[in-house]
Amino acid sequence: MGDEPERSLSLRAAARARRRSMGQLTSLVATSVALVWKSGRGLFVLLLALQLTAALALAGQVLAVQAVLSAVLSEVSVGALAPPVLVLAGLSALSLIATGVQGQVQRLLAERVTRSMWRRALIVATGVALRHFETPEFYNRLSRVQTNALTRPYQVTQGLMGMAGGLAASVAVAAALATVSPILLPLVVLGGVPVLLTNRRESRLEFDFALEQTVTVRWREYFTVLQTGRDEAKEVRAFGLSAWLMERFERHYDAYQRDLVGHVRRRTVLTVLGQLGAALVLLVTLLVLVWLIAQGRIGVAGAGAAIVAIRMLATQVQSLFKGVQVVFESGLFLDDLDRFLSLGTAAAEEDRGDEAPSSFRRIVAEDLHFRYPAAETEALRGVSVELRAGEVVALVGENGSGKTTLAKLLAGLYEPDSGAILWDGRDVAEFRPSSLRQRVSVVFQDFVRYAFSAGENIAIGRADAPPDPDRVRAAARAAGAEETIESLPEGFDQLLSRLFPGGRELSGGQWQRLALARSFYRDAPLVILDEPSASLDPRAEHALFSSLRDALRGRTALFISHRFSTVRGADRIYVLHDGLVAESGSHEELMARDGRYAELYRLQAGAFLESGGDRDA
Ligand SMILES: Nc1ncnc2c1ncn2[C@@H]1O[C@H](COP(=O)(O)OP(=O)(O)OP(=O)(O)O)[C@@H](O)[C@H]1O
Repeated sequence: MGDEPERSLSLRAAARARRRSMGQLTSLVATSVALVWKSGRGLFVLLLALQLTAALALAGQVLAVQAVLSAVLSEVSVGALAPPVLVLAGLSALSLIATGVQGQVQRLLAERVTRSMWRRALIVATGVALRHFETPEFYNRLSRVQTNALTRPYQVTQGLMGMAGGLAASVAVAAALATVSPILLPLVVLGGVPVLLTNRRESRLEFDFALEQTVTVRWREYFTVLQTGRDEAKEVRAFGLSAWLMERFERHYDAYQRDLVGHVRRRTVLTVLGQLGAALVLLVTLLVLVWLIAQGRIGVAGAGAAIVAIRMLATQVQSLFKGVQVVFESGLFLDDLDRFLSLGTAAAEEDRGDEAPSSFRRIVAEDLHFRYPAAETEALRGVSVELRAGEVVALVGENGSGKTTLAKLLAGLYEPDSGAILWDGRDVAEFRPSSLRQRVSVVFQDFVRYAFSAGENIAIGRADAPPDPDRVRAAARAAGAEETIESLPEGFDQLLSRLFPGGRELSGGQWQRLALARSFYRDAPLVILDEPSASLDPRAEHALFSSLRDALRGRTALFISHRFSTVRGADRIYVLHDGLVAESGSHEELMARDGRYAELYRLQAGAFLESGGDRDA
């Protein structure tokens, strides 16, 4: 499955990440606090107030216990016992209520933090250069971010609150304990240290485990998508893939669970060690307390209150250190997220340059070379083409000859490794990439079928402007989609998807017309159509190409097609072969040349003739 190099890369990255993370923890904690604060100031303050209330109520309970015990021991009347008992009950209720409300407030705050994290991650995911989507490393990070952007900010919130609450309660209870017996204080605080040490180690184990498992988890997720996806459902049934896919799914899950057992075992050992250490210190503290009682240095009431305080403090100190652990652990993941988000910053920095002009007279691509990231060979090995304003130019060639790659370069989605694309003599590298992409309208072979209304499916061709219903209709007409849309129960407002209630589905060809309408609506001077008629019936295809120049209204079109009957009408045809332009010219010129084009043309025409089809072709 090719996991091994990937795995060792992740491990090396993990080691690097760990070194960086240790140094950056403080700043990550500061970032987390700022994030939570920005996401919901009111809720943040409310939470802190609740923590403080709970902490003070706890400390009050220590003093109340002492008062109750003193009252009991001095054998006062039942009436005199009532006030401290009532205070104790009231404080206990107050701390429980404050803790209970905290849980709900935390949930609201965590959701806000999650939302703002998602927002940032999605901006990056839609903004980074397309080349990132060619590498597994990018998907690994994206996968971790998707998982952790959802859970970690919540945990940071909890961790911070745990720390704040633990700290406030520890200080308050410690102050109360100090009034009873100051000697015990350092011992109780010492009790938290073993847990602090083991917690830090556990955090690192958790992060390393997540890093190591990324690829396994992604494989597992891929198999769930195959088994639950709507598009895949047909083939899964038609080929009877259910058992086969399940077996693969189980295999990845087995691997994960095997590793998880080892990981959980290591974490459990650490937890037990930490707790044993804490219990040992607690034992010493209690022995010291017994010694203090034996020495007569502390009264019975004071001893009772001290026992309550020691128990409370031990819990609070642990909660404080647990909070530190959660923030530390999340910090490692947030560091990961941080590096993902920095891709967005880099993308924003890359998007600089002059505005691309709104029209051109001539686009010339000169000697373009391009290799996909991680590919061994070049997809384009020195391609030169020319597009003049208002022309319809065709790209033909065998599968894998480089047509779509050339289209992607001309659309500004990738940059050539060498060579240049010139708009009226100016290298497009000078233009702001996003402004160049605005000047190009592309319909890909595998265009997206958006689960939006028919009108929105067209109008998002220019998502930066409010939709213009007249232009949407005109684009639909030009693409031959108007009639289909009109026949839908809700016309242009019809939701197109069976995924949501009230949606309708279209046929492949009908979807293709909608995608074409989207590209016409975009109103860019260059329109690139990658096999625009692959799903169209012969009548629709004929109608499209005979009205293409009208639909383009003076714009330039570059289209890719394997159907020579549509290609022959182009002003110029480029024949690509193995990443190079093998021939170019008009249909007549290429036929006269009797080269590769003529051969492919005759092959297709011959197939028709043999089957008694179009003799003119
Ligand atoms: N994302 C990618 N990563 C790596 N290599 C790729 C990628 N996409 C395409 N290639 C390779 O680049 C070469 C050109 O592919 P391209 O898609 O441009 O061909 P095409 O002429 O459009 O083919 P088709 O007629 O099948 O659509 C092929 O060898 C292909 O394997």
